[in-house]
Amino acid sequence: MDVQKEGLQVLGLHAGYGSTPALRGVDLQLRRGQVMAVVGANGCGKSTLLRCMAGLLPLQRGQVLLDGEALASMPLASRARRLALLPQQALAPEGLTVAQLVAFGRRPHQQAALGLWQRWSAQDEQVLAQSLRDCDLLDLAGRRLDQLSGGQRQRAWLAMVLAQQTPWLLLDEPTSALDLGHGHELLCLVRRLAEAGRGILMVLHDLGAAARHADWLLALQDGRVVAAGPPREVVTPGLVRQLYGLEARVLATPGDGAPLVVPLMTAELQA
Ligand SMILES: Nc1ncnc2c1ncn2[C@@H]1O[C@H](COP(=O)(O)OP(=O)(O)OP(=O)(O)O)[C@@H](O)[C@H]1O
Repeated sequence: MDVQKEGLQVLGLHAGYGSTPALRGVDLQLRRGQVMAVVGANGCGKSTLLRCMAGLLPLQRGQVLLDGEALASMPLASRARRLALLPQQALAPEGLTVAQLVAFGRRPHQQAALGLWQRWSAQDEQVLAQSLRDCDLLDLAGRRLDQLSGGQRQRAWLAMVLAQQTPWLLLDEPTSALDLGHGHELLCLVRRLAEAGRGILMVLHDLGAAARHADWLLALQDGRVVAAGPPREVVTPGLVRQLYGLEARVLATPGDGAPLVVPLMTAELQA
């Protein structure tokens, strides 16, 4: 494989909604084993980027390539075996249980090459159980989604994405509804998945968590990439000011030295 073409690539991407431009020339390259975090203010284009990369929103210009092959030209089932998206908000049919939702993640694997559906296999059962376990859902497997808390529901959708067993994962704010413990567990799971060879791109609002758990940070502003690189090089008070209009200190996290963003309080600003 040509190293220039390896991985999931976005080249000169422009996209938007009608006459509203949302992305204006975005480039990135995600490699196997890498965790990339996309950060930026509300409305800067993060979800739009993920939607384009998952093939859910047409590109106005540019390309999304998987190992050099245009994603748009891949058959849907083949794409679904290679790339999975956890959307920011997802709706499930009423009455669906957690286990039923997670089982949907096996659908792309059950479709055989000739378009015939294979039976639910022992491997499907094993992946289902592992995905439920990874998301701490074994006790909730039989519960209806519409009777869960927001965080439990978010973990169920994540388990469905994991059950897809794709080499590439796009996670849109996967920790937004999770408590501190489950959020941390999830980010550690993401790291383990990357170590096993997956490539993961996730949107995070918590710049400190992004800096600690990602190898590469991509900062968007008004649909453009304004910074990209290892978190220790990219996260500065200047970037925080540029992205969020906020004055902050950037400290080193005790132990691993990852950048820790501490916004200044009003009294500190006035001092
Ligand atoms: N369905 C839509 N129709 C029209 N405009 C949209 C639509 N979805 C998003 N937009 C606009 O596109 C721009 C980018 O939105 P996007 O959802 O990608 O932002 P985001 O960075 O993910 O924001 P957030 O942090 O709030 O989730 C915003 O200006 C938004 O208002």
